[in-house]
Amino acid sequence: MTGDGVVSPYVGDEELDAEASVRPRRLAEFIAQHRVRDQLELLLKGAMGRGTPPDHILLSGPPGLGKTTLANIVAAELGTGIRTTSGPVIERSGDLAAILTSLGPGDVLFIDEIHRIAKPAEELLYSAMEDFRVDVVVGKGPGATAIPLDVEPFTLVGATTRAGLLSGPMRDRFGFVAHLDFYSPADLDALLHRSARILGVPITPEGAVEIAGRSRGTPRIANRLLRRVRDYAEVRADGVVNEQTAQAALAVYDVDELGLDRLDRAVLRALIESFRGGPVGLSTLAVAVGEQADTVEEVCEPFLVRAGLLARTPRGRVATDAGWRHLGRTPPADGRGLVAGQPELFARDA
Ligand SMILES: Nc1ncnc2c1ncn2[C@@H]1O[C@H](COP(=O)(O)OP(=O)(O)OP(=O)(O)O)[C@@H](O)[C@H]1O
Repeated sequence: MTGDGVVSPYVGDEELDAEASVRPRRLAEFIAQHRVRDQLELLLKGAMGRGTPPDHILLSGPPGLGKTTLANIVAAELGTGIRTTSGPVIERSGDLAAILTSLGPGDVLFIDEIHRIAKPAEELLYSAMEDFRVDVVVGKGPGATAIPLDVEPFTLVGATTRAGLLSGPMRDRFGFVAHLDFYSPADLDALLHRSARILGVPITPEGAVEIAGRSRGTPRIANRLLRRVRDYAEVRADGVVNEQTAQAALAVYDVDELGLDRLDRAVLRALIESFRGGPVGLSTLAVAVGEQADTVEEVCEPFLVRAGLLARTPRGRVATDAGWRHLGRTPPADGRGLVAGQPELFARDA
């Protein structure tokens, strides 16, 4: 489930190059996430001072917040090579053994979506992470033999959007665990000015504020919206990203002032207009907007919940007071329009 809208946090193949051009290469260029940055700096400098690879690093957090960027930064700061792979790609433990035994001394191995690695490969990874050796099993049944192979000391950087799905033994083998949070509008504002500078796009402070507020706390979305506004500014205006061009461009893409797109608003509207604010079950809501239930659940809901417009309760989805107001409606006085953060208000009656 990926979602392909202009405010999707997932990356499309066709935009990888566009992303690469603005991707920070060093820790000093990485905007915000100050706590994680400080911790990483200490970890890397300490290890470099001792001349040993740093502890294995686990980065968790929603898509588009900078996990891949940080993994590459770790290698750049250490001055080592990096091998990149992802959990779903490693189907057999032999695949992983081949990668591990080809690493150079001190290299970084980046495994994206590490929670999706197959179990046998995960077990092989344990001994590689702990002892820098792997046992490769040759043959089957009683005649099978394990051949121990040495692995150069390396640093594993694992990234996951679902830290809760990692097994305990796996998590315990990471000496450094960092969680990336959504970015504040002020952080995204700084990020947009940096990206605009790199892309050579003139941007006004008001233009950056306008885009930052609609970027759902996510750098990937901020950079994508900047590219869309740049197109608009170049084609229909004087090439400057300002308040007017940002508003007009994002109206073309149906991204409203909170960053909701057409589907997000359709879900909220159905909830309020067809089901009087809920509670309503996910599948009923999905049918009402003509979408798959998992698209509604995985693409729309997380942001609607985070924005305080929708709440999940044991009895179904409900619109909050803020949700009603966002659509220009007055929340019902009987408590039907749930106040964000107080689900118990709604639990009593529907
Ligand atoms: N702190 C940051 N400062 C500047 N740019 C950033 C920052 N974090 C992310 N970006 C930009 O956002 C884009 C997405 O980041 P990245 O690919 O690292 O996200 P991710 O968390 O690995 O997402 P996914 O798991 O979906 O790949 C990158 O192209 C990068 O330019």
